[in-house]
Amino acid sequence: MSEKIAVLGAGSWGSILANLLDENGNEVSLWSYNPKQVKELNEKHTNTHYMKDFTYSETLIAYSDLKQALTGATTVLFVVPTKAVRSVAGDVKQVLEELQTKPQLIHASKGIEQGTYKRVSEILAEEIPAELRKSITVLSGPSHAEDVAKRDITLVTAASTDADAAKHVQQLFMNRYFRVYTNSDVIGVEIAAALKNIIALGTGALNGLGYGDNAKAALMTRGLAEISRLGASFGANPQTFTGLAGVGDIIVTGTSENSRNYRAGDELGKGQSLQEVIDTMGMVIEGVATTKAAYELAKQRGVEMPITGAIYQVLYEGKDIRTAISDLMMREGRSEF
Ligand SMILES: NC(=O)C1=CN([C@@H]2O[C@H](COP(=O)(O)OP(=O)(O)OC[C@H]3O[C@@H](n4cnc5c(N)ncnc54)[C@H](OP(=O)(O)O)[C@@H]3O)[C@@H](O)[C@H]2O)C=CC1
Ligand SMILES: O=C(CO)COP(=O)(O)O
Repeated sequence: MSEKIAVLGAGSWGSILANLLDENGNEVSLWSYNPKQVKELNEKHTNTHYMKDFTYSETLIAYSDLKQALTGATTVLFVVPTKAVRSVAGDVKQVLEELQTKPQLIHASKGIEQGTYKRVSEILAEEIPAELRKSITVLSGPSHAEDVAKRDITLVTAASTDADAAKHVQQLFMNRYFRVYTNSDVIGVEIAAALKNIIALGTGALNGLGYGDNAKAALMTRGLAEISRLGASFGANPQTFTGLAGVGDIIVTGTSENSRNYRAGDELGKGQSLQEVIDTMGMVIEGVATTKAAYELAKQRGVEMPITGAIYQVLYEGKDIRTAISDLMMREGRSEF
């Protein structure tokens, strides 16, 4: 199967997914709003700021013009940070109206929108009306761009309410090192994907403070418990949280130096301020915004999320991390399930 695919967002994940789709025999256009980055990708086949020591396929073409990137595309993959999804989708809508095409949409972003608490597929559905697109599928799971760049084994899930669309996305991405499952639980996959970044900030902070494996395993397990509670309040399938988008992504993000969220937490634990961490990362740390959205959402829905609450207090209210940990530990004893 070969298609014309437009990938929107040329950061670490968008550029590596674009390269994988090119490697799978598709005609891929990679869009970035940064003309300097587009020039580097087309002339040197590198993307140094986001993916050091990686050479991209020479057949992968980058564009800074959205219309050029979208022309002829039967699939559009969004991989911009969550805070940029609505504006990019709005621009895509205008171009699709001009082009009179109706592509399927995929997204691989992990976050919840500030203020609206919308999942990324909801934002896409709002901004790009049904008459301008086909299905929407979410691609998610434990997948650091750095490992995929090395063609290391990676398993992810493609979630859509349209079973044929999920199968189609599975076929587009699958290869000898990238295995894709299908899933019908879009809500669960998106909630798990977004909220694991909060937990990775937490395990990173534990690391920075010198805590050991027990503490990190505890945080990941109880973190997943509260993520599942929020998911259940939206009707998510509980099994999703035991799968690739749930346990899988908590493990990969909550234990790895490749994770920007884990690294950010680590620096916070070592005493840097949040602003210093954001300024030095140079890439998106989705968990920072998602902590605020999830904290407010949990309050709105009456879902108990003590870890998210503690991380919110550290990030947004200046609470000392050690005090936040101690307060969590000294909560009244309770039954695990
Ligand atoms: N990296 C990974 O391994 C994985 C990432 N993800 C998810 O993918 C999404 C993208 O992450 P990732 O590629 O890592 O992020 P990066 O920070 O590496 O790259 C994001 C890209 O989007 C660009 N961008 C930022 N704002 C806008 C905007 N308003 N309009 C258009 N482009 C914009 C950035 O440009 P600039 O920097 O110049 O602002 C940059 O090129 C996130 O939601 C992340 O959680 C999911 C799985 C794995
Ligand atoms: O989602 C990811 C891996 O699955 C990447 O996580 P970070 O955004 O923390 O790097």
